[in-house]
Amino acid sequence: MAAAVLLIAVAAALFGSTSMQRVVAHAAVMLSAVLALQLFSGNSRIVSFGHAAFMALGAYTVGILTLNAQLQHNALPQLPTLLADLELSTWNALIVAALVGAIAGVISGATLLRLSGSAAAIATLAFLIIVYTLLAAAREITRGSQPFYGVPRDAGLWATALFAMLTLVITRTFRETSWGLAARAAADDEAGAIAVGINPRAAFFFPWVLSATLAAVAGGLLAQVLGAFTPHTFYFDLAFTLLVTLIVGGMGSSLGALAGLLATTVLIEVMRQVESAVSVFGLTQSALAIAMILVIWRRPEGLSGGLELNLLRRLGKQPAAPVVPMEVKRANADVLRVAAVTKRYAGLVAVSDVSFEIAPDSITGIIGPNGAGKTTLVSMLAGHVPPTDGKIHLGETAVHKTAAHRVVRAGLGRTFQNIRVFTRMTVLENVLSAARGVHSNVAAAEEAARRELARVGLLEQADALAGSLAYGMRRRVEIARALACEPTFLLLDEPAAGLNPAETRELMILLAAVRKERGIGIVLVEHDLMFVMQLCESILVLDQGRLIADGTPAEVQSHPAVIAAYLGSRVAAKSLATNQPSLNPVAAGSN
Ligand SMILES: Nc1ncnc2c1ncn2[C@@H]1O[C@H](COP(=O)(O)OP(=O)(O)OP(=O)(O)O)[C@@H](O)[C@H]1O
Repeated sequence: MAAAVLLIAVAAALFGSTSMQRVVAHAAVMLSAVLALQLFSGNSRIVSFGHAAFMALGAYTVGILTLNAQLQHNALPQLPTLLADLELSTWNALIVAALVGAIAGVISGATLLRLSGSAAAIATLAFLIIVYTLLAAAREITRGSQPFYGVPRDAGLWATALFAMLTLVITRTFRETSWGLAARAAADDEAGAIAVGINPRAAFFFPWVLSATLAAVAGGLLAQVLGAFTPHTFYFDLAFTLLVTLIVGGMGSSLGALAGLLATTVLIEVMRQVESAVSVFGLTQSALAIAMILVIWRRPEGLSGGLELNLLRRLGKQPAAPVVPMEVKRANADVLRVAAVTKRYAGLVAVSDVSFEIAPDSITGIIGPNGAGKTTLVSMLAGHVPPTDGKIHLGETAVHKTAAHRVVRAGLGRTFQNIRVFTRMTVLENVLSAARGVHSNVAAAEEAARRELARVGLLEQADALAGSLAYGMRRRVEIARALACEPTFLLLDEPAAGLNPAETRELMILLAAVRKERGIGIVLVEHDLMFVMQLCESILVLDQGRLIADGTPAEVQSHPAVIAAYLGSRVAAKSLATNQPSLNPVAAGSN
């Protein structure tokens, strides 16, 4: 695609008229602006109306800084002395525009990105309105609603085409950097992202600032292509056109920006002809709106269908070297200590005064009837739910006081009762999003991710979208992702739920092997008592939030309080009574 942009620019330079060259330069600027928008919205899945505002800031910055001194005295007689008579070169003015965009991105991002989803999208609209109002009000600097004219048209075809190519390379590369992976993971599943150590708000901040910077430069170039503009040039119509272009082309890929630009340019031109022929105005924006609705309805991934450019080495597309599962021996002395932990929800006590210790390199089961507080307890161990009272320590780390996304770095990896893989990312990217938090070296992170996939038997599926996998495989992706965090303890919430007996058996062997190879402690919540009794060395039993038993499978099975708690479920009580700890694959040394 970069070559296509270059080819069009060369053809226009060699054979095109001046007006044709301006059309191509304008298209190149629009492509840069849509790509800048794609960098943020495509990765964060937050629709932004604010990028037109960054373009406006860039346009006025370049306009003011490059204006001829004489013209400036006439058009802007009240310009503050700080800005008067500056007359910078185009390149220097564009650098200042980039800085202005970055600063505006930092300031707006610090507030806007405290919100998420549609609330954040609405906040970007408010940002656009604020910037428009300020530009229209600052008459001394911008000429208010009057046209800002006389901007030298120095940045022509080459500058705009080069910037479009640069933006394309940045946008395409970004999605595979650790920032890109973090933003896409947080957009896909916030809790899943936190579980691999990603702070969702921070994950969106960098793409916002980077895309604001690029959009401001695109605005500066547009100022030079147009020569004259008003705040209205960068208002709703532009924000709407940028969004429609991206949505029609496909938000998830850089190719979508080009496909969208081609489609909307053709549509706009056709509708303009129709408008002037029938003398009915407003048809263009209506046609764009209808095109957007049709795409959202019939083809949510846009015209590009989510396909990405093969501009650079694609993750997972390289010939996969055979990965030998690495035997990693860990000697970790961190003990997981839970002291008098309670969780209350508005009058309901989900977990009540629970205390226990779990040794590293052990497999512990947490069982109990429905609503006993098992998931709440695991969520507190993982730092996702703060306890109302009590303390949780992993070694020296006070888990109860640590932000959830930092708990994983302390050594507590987790999976969820309702699987939380990143469905729009590939299987490899899912695991890589965790591995990049551990390995700063890209190659080492990818090797670690592939090793974990080999460990759970999913290397063949590395390039498949996680959302396309069967249920049992998704569970294994989640386990590989948690393992890639290199935890001291792996917390698994109902890992066998929804699996068939063969898959359950495989999972049991996998967990036993992981513990044996790496010395990772495993804590699992499970309703399948056969699974728990066979796999675990010690078992905690919860009932109505209280810890009613703590011991070996044999001890727990014969504990009167446990039998009483399970009497409500005849099947569970029978299962509890008949399971044989001797079937334990750990004890048998199976792997
Ligand atoms: N976020 C929440 N807000 C309010 N109540 C909650 C919340 N999470 C859990 N609870 C309540 O806390 C109690 C314990 O729930 P929890 O999910 O921890 O039990 P569980 O043992 O994991 O149940 P199950 O085996 O059915 O998954 C339940 O009564 C539940 O309704």
